[in-house]
Amino acid sequence: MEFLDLSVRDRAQGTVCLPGSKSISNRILLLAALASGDTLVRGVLAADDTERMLDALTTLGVALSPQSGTRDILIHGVGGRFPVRRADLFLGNAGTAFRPLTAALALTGGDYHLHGVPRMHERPIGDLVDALTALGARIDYPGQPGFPPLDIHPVDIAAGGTTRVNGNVSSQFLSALLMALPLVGGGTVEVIGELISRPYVDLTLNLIARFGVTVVRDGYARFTVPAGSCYVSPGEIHVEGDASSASYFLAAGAIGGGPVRVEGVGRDSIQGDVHFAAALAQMGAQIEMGPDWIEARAPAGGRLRAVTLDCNAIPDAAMTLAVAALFADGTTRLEQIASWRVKETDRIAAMVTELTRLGATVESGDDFIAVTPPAQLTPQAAIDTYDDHRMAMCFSLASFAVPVRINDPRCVAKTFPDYFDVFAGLCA
Ligand SMILES: O=C(O)C1=C[C@@H](OP(=O)(O)O)[C@@H](O)[C@H](O)C1
Ligand SMILES: C=C(OP(=O)(O)O)C(=O)O
Repeated sequence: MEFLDLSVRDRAQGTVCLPGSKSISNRILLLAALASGDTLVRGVLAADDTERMLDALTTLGVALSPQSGTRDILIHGVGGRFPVRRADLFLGNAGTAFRPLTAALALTGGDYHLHGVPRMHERPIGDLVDALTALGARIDYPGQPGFPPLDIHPVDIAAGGTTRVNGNVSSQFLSALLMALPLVGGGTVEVIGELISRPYVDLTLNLIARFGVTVVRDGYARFTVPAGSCYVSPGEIHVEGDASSASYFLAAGAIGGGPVRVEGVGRDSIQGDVHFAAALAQMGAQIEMGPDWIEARAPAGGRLRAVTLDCNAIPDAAMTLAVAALFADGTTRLEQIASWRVKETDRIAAMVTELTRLGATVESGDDFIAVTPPAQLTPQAAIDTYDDHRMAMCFSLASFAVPVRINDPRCVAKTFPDYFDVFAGLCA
């Protein structure tokens, strides 16, 4: 297996220009493709998850013109329906491609086969399929019921339908329904139970609005896309830097002295993971923020302190806190993270195994993890990454204490292909 050895670093300082947000890129690419008119999307993330979305849109007949020498793409919107009515789409392990495309294709008619990597076929999608079926969609499971792959069949959906969706497995199901409803002229979604990962639904609503659709809502319980809604290009739209990717560098600043500045997200960000900075501040880090930048330094007293935090709203950046906990005095307890179990890997199990390998004492349950650092981290540990980009990225932080080996480092390609180069540049 390929691996990357990181030697010990005693300092982190510098500025990082963040890659584009995965969540914003894939939403905008889909909305721009479905809108009427052309959209110039600026600063699109170049990574596996966005490649899967771009490949799928191309296969579905959307014309895309990458602007040479930039990360900008001109998208020629199809005005509500994909021209290609029969297709086989490989969507890798990109939840932000798989879930929204399932909803858009199931409601607009056509024969489509959607599949991904083996792990994608273990990630649940039954709640979304049930919600779409209630609206009149016809979707089969050629493999395991409730999981990809999916076969979508053509149907005619009446406008104005109402459906219900579970909120406690993934917010992406609700986001997918909200993005697809304007394609059938509107409708209503009711959320069953507590909705997790809420800032991602806010992100969806914000971006839908940029394409001309205003959703009427009752908190996080009921959402109505008004009759007659349809997507219209805003002309040009910019993708913010990725707030989840920012977390590794901010943590590096908090652990390795700093200052480390990330550019591309800040006070004006529409991403929930920007609140990772507040969590780091609770651990004692010194944080400064501008409209589109954040800077982190170590605590005035040197060491971070342990915290107990509800991480429901920042599920991705919370992984960074689990590793930052190795540098905090006391036991850090991260709660409300049950969704970790159905992401790129079972992230609770993976965290327990790998933090333990570094000498930490780790306790876990269905929806929490508690990390107590050892007096000295175990040097030369080889960290398994489980084909999970975030495992690879957050364990790079252990190198602020000991040399560490990251197995299969290329898994970062999902959202941040040159992560380790940027990390090395920062710490040099
Ligand atoms: O909608 C989105 O862009 C995302 C929602 C979150 O997933 P869940 O809603 O499954 O927690 C997050 O973990 C994922 O990386 C991106
Ligand atoms: C959970 C993640 O990805 P996905 O969009 O595939 O759900 C993630 O990036 O941490």
